[in-house]
Amino acid sequence: MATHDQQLTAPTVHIAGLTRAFGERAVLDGVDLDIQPGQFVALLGKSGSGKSTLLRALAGLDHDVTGTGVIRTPERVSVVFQDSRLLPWKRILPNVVLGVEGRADAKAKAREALAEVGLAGRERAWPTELSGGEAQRAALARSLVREPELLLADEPFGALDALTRIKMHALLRELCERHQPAVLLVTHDVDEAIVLADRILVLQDGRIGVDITVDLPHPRAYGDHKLAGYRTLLLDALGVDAGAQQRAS
Ligand SMILES: Nc1ncnc2c1ncn2[C@@H]1O[C@H](COP(=O)(O)OP(=O)(O)OP(=O)(O)O)[C@@H](O)[C@H]1O
Repeated sequence: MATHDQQLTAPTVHIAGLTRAFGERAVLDGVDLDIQPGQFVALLGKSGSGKSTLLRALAGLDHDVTGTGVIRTPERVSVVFQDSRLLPWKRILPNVVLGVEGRADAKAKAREALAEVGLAGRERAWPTELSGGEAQRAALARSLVREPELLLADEPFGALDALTRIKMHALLRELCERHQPAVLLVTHDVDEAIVLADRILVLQDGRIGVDITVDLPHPRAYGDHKLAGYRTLLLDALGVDAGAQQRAS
């Protein structure tokens, strides 16, 4: 039987020997990964390396793929995508209520969540009346209102302009520090990963090829020179020539 200590430190996510293939094409080829409670993990990898495939496996949304391996996830998991996936026929409040449907205090919780993401007063708006950034705020409210133990985010800021993205980074960090879910953030943006995550993984040849801890206090500023070493390491792992990038910018 597990001791109390072992139960306290049980990982939120446990993946062992995970494989996934589309037809003949192997995408994940033996992924092993534990994510601890409250840990903020970013997942990088070249385009097509299998980041979304891994996230969908954790979300249980991978019906069109074959594979083997062990996946253990907690009971309460929320997922956010690049588009908000708000239901266009519902106003914002009922969209957020969907995250806690059936609870007696669902409406009150949804109002609270909207206030937390800066959308107090917009409860009766239709999704089409929101900007891209506001819609993603509503999506975050819908996913966090149920107090997930695990938040899976697939390029949630990929469609936003640079300034809105930076504001959303600060909001996501603040929300995660308050609610403490474990997070797996799929991103192609190295700086986003370094600014937000406690730990960064790079998917290479179907496995976790790089697994580093980002040992810097929050909040982290994009221009901070302490980020440079991490950036060089990660760009190198992604096969990008950091020097050429700097010369071009
Ligand atoms: N439904 C599918 N049917 C067939 N092949 C698929 C399917 N979904 C993904 N793939 C293939 O699996 C590989 C991994 O895709 P995935 O979307 O996981 O990569 P990714 O790392 O998230 O890429 P990107 O950064 O471009 O979003 C790609 O070659 C892709 O074409």
